[in-house]
Amino acid sequence: MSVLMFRRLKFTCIKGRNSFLLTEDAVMKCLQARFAASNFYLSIVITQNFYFQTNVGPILLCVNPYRNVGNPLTLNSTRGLALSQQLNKVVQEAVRQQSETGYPQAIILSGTSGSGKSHASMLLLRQLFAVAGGGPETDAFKHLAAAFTVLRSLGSAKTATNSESSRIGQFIEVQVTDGALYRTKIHCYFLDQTRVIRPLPSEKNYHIFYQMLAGLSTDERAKLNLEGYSPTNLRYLQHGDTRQDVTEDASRFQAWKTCLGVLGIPFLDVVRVLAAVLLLGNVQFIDGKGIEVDVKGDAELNAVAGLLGVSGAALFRGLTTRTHNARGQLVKSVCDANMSNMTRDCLAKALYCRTVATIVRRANSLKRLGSTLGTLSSDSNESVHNQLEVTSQHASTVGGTNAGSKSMAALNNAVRHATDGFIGILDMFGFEEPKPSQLEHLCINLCAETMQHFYNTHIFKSSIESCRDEGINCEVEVDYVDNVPCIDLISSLRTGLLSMLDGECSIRGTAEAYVAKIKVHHKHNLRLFDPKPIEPRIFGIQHFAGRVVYDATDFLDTNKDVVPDDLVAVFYKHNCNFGFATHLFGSELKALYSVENVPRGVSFRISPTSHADLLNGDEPVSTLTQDFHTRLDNLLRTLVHARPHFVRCIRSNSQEAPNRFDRSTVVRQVRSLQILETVNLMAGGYPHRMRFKAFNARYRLLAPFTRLQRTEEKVMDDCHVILQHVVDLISKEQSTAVSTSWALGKRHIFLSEGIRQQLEKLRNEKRQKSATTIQSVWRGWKSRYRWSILKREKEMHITNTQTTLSRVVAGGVTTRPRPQPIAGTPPPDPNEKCDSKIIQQTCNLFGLDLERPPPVPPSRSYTVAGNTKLGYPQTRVMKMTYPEDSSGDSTVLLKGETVLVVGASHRRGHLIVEHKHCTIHVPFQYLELKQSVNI
Ligand SMILES: Nc1ncnc2c1ncn2[C@@H]1O[C@H](COP(=O)(O)OP(=O)(O)OP(=O)(O)O)[C@@H](O)[C@H]1O
Repeated sequence: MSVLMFRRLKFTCIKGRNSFLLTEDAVMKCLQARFAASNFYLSIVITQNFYFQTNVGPILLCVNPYRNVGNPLTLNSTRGLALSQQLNKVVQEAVRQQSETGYPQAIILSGTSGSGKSHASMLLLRQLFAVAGGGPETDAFKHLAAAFTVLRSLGSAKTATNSESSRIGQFIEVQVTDGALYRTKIHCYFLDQTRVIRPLPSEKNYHIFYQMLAGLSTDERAKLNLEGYSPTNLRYLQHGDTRQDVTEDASRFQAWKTCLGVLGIPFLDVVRVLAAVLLLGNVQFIDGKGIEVDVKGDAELNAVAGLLGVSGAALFRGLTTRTHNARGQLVKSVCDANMSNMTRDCLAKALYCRTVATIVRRANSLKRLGSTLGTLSSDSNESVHNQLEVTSQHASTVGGTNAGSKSMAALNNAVRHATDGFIGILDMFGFEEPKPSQLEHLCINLCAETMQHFYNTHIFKSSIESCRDEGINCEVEVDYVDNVPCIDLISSLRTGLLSMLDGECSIRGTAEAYVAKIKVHHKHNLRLFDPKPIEPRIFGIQHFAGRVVYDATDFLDTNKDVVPDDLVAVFYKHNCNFGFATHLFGSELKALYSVENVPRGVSFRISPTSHADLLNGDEPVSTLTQDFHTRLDNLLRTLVHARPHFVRCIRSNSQEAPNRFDRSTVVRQVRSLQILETVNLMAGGYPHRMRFKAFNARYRLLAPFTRLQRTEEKVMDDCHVILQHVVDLISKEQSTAVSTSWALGKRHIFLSEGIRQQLEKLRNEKRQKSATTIQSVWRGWKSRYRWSILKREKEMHITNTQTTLSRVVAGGVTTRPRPQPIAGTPPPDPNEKCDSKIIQQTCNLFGLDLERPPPVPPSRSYTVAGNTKLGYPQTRVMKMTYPEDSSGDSTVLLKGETVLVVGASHRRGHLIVEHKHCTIHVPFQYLELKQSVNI
């Protein structure tokens, strides 16, 4: 019986007041209704009648309507698409939490292959750039978009369930500091190399490969010696593309070429390697009459050699001979056709994986945002966590002394802290069940299981366990399926399927022996089953999302993932004139040539993930599955330190048909994603918990100020007061059937999703209201203040006018106040020297003579009183005696004397007075107009 055979959950909830029967059917009806209404992004909100509005608290459901099938899914290709409000909300929330708490955030997309994870992740990333990264016109966005275009082209393939399935898992780490994007980094998980280079007849695979030769200019073709080849000749690419596909591919190819340029990666280098990979597919070794194997596709082999910058003979030798170390004696042997063909495939895989890894490293090493820190490392294959461990290991060996390593550790901690504030978007492999499944699919499904376990732990397990630990009695028991047994079966330390596979590889065993051993060892494990008819290399696993049958025929070779040193040595710089090819095997060549005797029967990993994969004796330290497992572990450690935001993706049908809601396909995913259980937990359990202090800090604004004690000791009482007040408020406003329950534990306060949503809603309302009040008070005050000034100015103006008028009427003259100097204008700097040349030029321009000062402007022939011009002569009265300190012989004008003003004096502020046949220059303020004005 399927573990996932579903039950109709009887759902009794909410403080015993109501009881509901929430069935899978209700969930399905809701999803279908919303799908029909084109609501593909759904956030489960628990509502009164329990027709949930698909908003599982902090969890978002996305249903893929397949309206965009075959989209290359790059940041640029999603540019024209409207962003859904719900996805936007996820990003806003992550950015908000990150900037408020500084805590890393992880948006985790999960769902089966084809459910739309990559599509949603591109939309999320675009939105993240819009919110915190300055939008799509920034350099950072353009670089990231270019990296995605290049990587998607190289790392997506048509599978049974998705015509553009991602074969590279991605964790996109966006460093955000103070709400602004700081730098981005892509961590890639590249697994399915076998699929990438295998011929897949009639599948639209690797359009880049297909178009590569067609897209080259005549010059480029000639340079690469490829004139004789057409894409249709290539065995790896024999598939039934339509004309439209080809046209579309051509434009994609051009975009790809441009993007390589944006990343600063030499296009021809990459094309040479990829063309070599393609042509290798047309090389076949067959057993001949002599000792050596024969080649079918001699010309292709030579073309590959030419592309890789090595001689045809050297490449042939590298592919068809092996060196063995027999107790210290080096022995050379000739491979048979089978082994030569395997080595050929190893070379194709190695070239392909290493090129992709180089591109990722290059994309990550760009200092996009003018960072002063630069990038921590360019190794794309390390997880965030591992990265820092690597740094610290390095630091401790370099530091030497204890103190030194301590200070380096402190530095590492500081760096770690500085890089802590990331927002990650995780788009890993979705569950797959191709027939038959290979080792890569076992890894992919282990990854899907691990993500499911992370979700289970975070949503169900931690909530249930913390309730138990703190003595909280929860009325709703959520019955979720724990997938730990399946993860244990695959990856437990000694007896897991992967460990046993490593064991089998180390003793150079066989697939049959391996399958027999696992069947014996896990005889009683219900997760491991024997598919009918029973075959010696076939076994089956009951995964959380379905049963998968695995064929172990290639398990051992795939797991070893090795390439012989005979082949690697071909690319040594003395034998190879193509630097990029030498660079691809750089660390291996360095290790190989550090000792004499090359080749000497050692092997290297085809797709190394770190430099630790170098030699240990004559074999690589790790295997493909060990590596994958370690990296998955590191990824989990990174995620555990982050605040997760879950986006659960569902495909609407399995034929990629637009707008078709296939109930059976959807229901299977609803079960495996445990959506019903999640809704139940959100509705009736306590899925959220907060420390008392944190709760108080966030929500105390909701309770009346005077009722709170605000002390450390009374923090629990305050929580109680706040919640009681909120519950009273809610019940007054509406009679709700939704659970608004909460409970006080020992260290935490436990909240149902209902009360959390209410608390958040009220908090938002309150803050909104407070903001409005603050704004209105401020605006009111400002207006009143301005009004009082305006009023005073108006009154002054009226008074001034009245005074002037009354003075004019009374025959007096008002003086205008002198204009005040403009505040803040600095006085001229006495030391400031003018450039004499500029002065001369300016004088010439205006026709001025520097030697002769300009004439004094003619004095005005009138004075102004009020608005009236008064011409000369004027009869004025002396206000004061002038000059006040007369020496006796000069003419003195006495106060009250009437005098005749004949004009303005050339002396500033003086008038010319004629009195008793004398002309006297009298300051303006000593004179007052007489009532009878001369005009
Ligand atoms: N919301 C959507 N609207 C329109 N089309 C979509 C949507 N989501 C996904 N698609 C389309 O559905 C197809 C599958 O989506 P996608 O490749 O994102 O799935 P996936 O879950 O990432 O699959 P895999 O795990 O195999 O990589 C793509 O062609 C994509 O363009």
